Amino acid sequence: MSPRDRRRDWSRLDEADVRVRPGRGTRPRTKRRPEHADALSAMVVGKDRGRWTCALGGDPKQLVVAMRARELGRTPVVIGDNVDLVGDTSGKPDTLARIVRVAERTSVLRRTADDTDPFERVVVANAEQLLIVVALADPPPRTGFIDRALVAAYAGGLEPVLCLTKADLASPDDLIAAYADLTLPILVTRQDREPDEVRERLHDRVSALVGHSGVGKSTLVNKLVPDAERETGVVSAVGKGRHTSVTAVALPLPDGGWVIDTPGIRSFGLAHISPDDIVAAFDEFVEAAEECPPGCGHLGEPEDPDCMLDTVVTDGHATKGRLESLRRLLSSRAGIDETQREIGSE
Ligand SMILES: Nc1nc2c(ncn2[C@@H]2O[C@H](COP(=O)(O)OP(=O)(O)OP(=O)(O)O)[C@@H](O)[C@H]2O)c(=O)[nH]1
Ligand SMILES: [Zn+2]
Repeated sequence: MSPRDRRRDWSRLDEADVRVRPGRGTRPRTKRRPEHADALSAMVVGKDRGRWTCALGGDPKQLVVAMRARELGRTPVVIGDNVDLVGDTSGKPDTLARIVRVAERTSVLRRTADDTDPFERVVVANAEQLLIVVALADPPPRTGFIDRALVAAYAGGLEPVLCLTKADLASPDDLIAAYADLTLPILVTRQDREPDEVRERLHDRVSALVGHSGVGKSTLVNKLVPDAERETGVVSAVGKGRHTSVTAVALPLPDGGWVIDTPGIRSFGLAHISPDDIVAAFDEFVEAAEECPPGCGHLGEPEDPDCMLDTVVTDGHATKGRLESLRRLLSSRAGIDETQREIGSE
């Protein structure tokens, strides 16, 4: 079963899928505690000041508000997490359930540390796709942002999808050409057309959306989720100060699936990603990378002159463009310190 199938199949969420992380100084509890035998599975769709909104069985109509059970220790609970709930799961006003378990994640999207929080944190769990929303103009596209988002997606286990907005203002051809070798889906949208291709892509799946302020993300989300009422046309959240923490929220698509809007992500947590984590998303290079010298960054000359990835191209198993694209992503990770500074000063 693929992780995607397994996660969709709520009834199979048994002990083997559940990892209970040990809190500080406690031993991992691997046995299902009998008093929680009646726990219900739910997906976390919202988070606000110590309260988590959860959709029972992934059903957007069965919402329950929950708090963390003490036994959860410090295990973080984020949007997209699959949790087990006990207590009052009726979902009636003023009732509160308790989250007693968090299932092992099939994917993670991290944001970088910032002034308000010195740690990289997972902000979205279990999303199948990352929709990277970039405007073709106003604001102009920045490949640095796209590349870092791609690295975060590949390393976090999300399938990246590039969504180019405002096609009425500029042609998408250059960007499509620049990313052709990555063979990722590229969708082009404009405000005066229905985003049918995007709808099709997101149908029945859990997708996280990222994008800089002003790219038209809210405009898109409002079309996809008519009840979402995401605020549009706001120049930027920066005006409210960098200390406004805006958390992610999962919105149900009318025909099934969820979009997770992530206003809080300004840049991606790439600090703990290794070159091999990125190469792992490029099947045809994985074997050759195992032959590389220890600690190889896979960048080729001059940084990694003994890198074996070039042999995949000379043997005809990958195109030169494909390797160049992979290496551009690898170097975007390598330059992380500088790019963080660039983003932080925006
Ligand atoms: N020309 C053109 N303008 C668009 C398009 N999509 C959105 N806009 C405009 O771009 C501006 C920003 O759109 P939003 O949807 O608010 O952008 P956002 O990415 O959600 O930005 P924040 O709200 O700051 O997070 C608004 O004035 C929109 O009307 C498009 O396809 N073409
Ligand atoms: Zn190498």
